[in-house]
Amino acid sequence: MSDTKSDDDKTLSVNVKKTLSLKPAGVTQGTVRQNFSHGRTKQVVVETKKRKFPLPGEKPTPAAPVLVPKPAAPPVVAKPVVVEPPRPRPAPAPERSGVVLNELSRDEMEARRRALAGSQAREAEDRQKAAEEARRRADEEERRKKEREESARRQAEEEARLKREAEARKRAEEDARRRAPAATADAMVPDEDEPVRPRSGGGGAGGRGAPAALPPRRIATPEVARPAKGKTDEERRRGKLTVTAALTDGDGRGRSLSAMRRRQEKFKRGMQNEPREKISREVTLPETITIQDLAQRMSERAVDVVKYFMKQGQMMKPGDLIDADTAELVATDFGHTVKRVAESDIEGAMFKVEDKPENMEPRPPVVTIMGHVDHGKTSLLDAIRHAKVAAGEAGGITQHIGAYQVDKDGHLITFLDTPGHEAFTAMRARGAQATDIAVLVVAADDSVMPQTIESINHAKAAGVPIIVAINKIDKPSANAQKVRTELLRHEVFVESMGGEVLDVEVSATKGTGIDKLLEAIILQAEVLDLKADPDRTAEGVVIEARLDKGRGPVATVLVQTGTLIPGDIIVVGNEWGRVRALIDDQGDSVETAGPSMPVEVLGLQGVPRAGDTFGTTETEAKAREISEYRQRLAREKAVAKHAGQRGSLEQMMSQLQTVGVKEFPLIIKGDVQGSVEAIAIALEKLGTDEVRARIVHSGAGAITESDISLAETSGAAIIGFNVRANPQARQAAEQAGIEIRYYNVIYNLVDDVKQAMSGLLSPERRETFLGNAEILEVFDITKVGKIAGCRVTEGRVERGAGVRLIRDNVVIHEGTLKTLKRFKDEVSEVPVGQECGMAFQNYENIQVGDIIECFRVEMVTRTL
Ligand SMILES: Nc1nc2c(ncn2[C@@H]2O[C@H](COP(=O)(O)OP(=O)(O)OP(=O)(O)O)[C@@H](O)[C@H]2O)c(=O)[nH]1
Repeated sequence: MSDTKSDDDKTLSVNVKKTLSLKPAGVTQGTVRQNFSHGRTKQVVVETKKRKFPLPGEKPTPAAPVLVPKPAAPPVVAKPVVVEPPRPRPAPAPERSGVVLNELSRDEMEARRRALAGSQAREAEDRQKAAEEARRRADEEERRKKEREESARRQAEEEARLKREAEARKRAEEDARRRAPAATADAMVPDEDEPVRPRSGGGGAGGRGAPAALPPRRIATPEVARPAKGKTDEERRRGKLTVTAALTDGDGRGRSLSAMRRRQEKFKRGMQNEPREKISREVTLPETITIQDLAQRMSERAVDVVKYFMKQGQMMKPGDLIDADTAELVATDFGHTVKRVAESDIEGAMFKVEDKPENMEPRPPVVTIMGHVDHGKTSLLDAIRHAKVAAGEAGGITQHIGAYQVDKDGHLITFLDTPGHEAFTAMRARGAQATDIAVLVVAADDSVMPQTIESINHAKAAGVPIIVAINKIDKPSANAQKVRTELLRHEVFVESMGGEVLDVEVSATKGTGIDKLLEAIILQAEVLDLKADPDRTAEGVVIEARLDKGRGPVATVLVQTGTLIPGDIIVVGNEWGRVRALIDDQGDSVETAGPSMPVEVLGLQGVPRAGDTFGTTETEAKAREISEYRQRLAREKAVAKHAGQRGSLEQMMSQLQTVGVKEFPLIIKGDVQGSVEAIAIALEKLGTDEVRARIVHSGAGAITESDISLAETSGAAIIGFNVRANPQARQAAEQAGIEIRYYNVIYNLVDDVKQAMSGLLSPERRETFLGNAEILEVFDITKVGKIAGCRVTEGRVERGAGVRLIRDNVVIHEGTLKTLKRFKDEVSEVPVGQECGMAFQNYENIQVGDIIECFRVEMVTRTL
């Protein structure tokens, strides 16, 4: 659109295109060319009247047609000023066409006023935009300048770094040349060494040798140089878009800048870290530690520790366990000091509580009843307690240790009922350790038996005095004297034989002699002068432990010193717990358990093992710490033991020897820890050089899904002793096709396993001698080969049997017969004294005078 305006505002002008009119003062006239589509244009006359705007109180002049105040608009904002004016022009009524009147209609005036206001607002807006644009450009310019400077600085830095790196490398090479023979170990791990090498030589490079650690290819990173290089300011101003610009402009610019900053910071960090002084630390070392853990404690890289071992000629992995001595060597060589911790350090003063002499009080004796199977231990205890314990037991065997207290004329006696089966040897030994007096039950009709001797040895080893109870004295075949004499042979000298060992003749079933036995126990206890301090924290031993469905882990403990009360925090073996309740042997809840008292303890976090000792701690945190430490120790010991087995050649040899051994993997779950241990021992005894039971896992409690999955992976059979599988485990076992066998009598269990294991034994090769034949003549027959003409000198020879060729009493061949003929006929057997023709399968080196031994081989299935 074009815009033409007359120069003179006040003159009367005539124009062909314009109308003739008198122009009032203050009115300017001009023409405006309107463009239409298809190139058509039209000129319109535009009049502008300067108008006086009324002040707020003034009455506005109606006849003031104003169109444009003709502002000195900046060149860039030419567009909106004239858009509006043509609009009112075409609008006037036809009778006014071409004439501009002084008096404009109200509508026209209104329209013009609006147009004016609009254009003013736009003008202001445009001015603001222009100012903003100018500011933005200035900022842009400033930023680019900074970028250029930064880029130049970085380039300088890079060059300097390159130079330093070259120097460092040169130095390192010189070093390497100098130390060439010692560099073998480094050469084994070249990748790891790469960044390390400049570190050693970088200290002298003006103190800023750090970036040398970067590989050279990273130096000329294009993203740094790009923004400054490819674009001039001129291009930018023109908005020319190049690929480089597109990559780096806009958001990309911001990213590259921050990336640059990050890199810079990284470099700075590197500079600070590289020449850092090595810090010597005090490394706390437990009995065993993994390489990873050791590296962490030394603040070294695990790979460096592995390298250290490599240099020593040992291939190790970060996860490998090493013992404290090795760890100490490593730590010292790495320049650290070492602090060894022992279990006692962690456990602190838990078991160091001393008994106070002034508090010592007499305590009941703890008695263990020992003896051979079926000599009447349970019956005797039953008689003592007047309770029928033996009758209720499955299979009539005592399955686990029970503990009871009896009162004899105001004297308490604690009995540990140790089972008599040979499988319980270990438990019995443990029982003896917690025991003050051992009652050795010997059946008068059976006298001294193997387990009687074993019991004597255990009691002697534990330094426990023995009282002999000669049982079943009611039986007609009873011979008490024989028992006494036989005991002499095992160095048990009873009183009547001139010794000091008390002996009492009893009958458990008839109840005779029981009182005398109890009196003997009290007498013995007096001699022993048993005392304990009840006014201190409790310590004791676990007699048995199990997982009770309703009550959780339950441990029967024997308090040996101090007094245990509910609320005590105890550590039991690897487990800990706060005593929730104490239950005595009658099943009653008790408030205290003093010395020599057996109680069931509820509130433990896990099931301890029979024989574990317990002690009291002040806080739960301490108890937890000790328990966690013990558990970790147990785990590490197990792993270290395993790792050790791999290590030495000797062990490897023995492993090789055992490769031929067939194993019968088993998972055993029992109602109480004691039974499980007993079963494990019984099964271990079944093992031979060829086949043995391997107990993959054992424990007290129900058979669970985890047992099934373990059985699946290890191929083990599952045995439940007085426990059942939970429904989930049953389902899992069905799906996996794993058989679970349940037992409540140990004998049956052991028998079954024995049979199953027998199946694994390779059948025995049994050879039967049949007879001998002597070669009298050798015939060489074409197409057939050599035939031996023999006479059977002993027994008989059979076709299909095994044969050995013996020359001068030396077996020179063993094989089978090809033919056995008598007068051209194939026969199955030739008896002694007769002659026959024999030929060997694939063997012809036969001579006159050789002996042919004939034998039969049978494969016999073996049993354990
Ligand atoms: N006649 C007679 N029989 C007895 C006497 N004491 C025990 N018996 C019997 O001997 C058998 C074994 O008795 P237990 O008390 O179960 O023997 P145990 O030594 O506890 O046996 P295990 O628990 O298997 O070690 C039972 O049949 C008893 O009835 C006794 O004094 N006289």
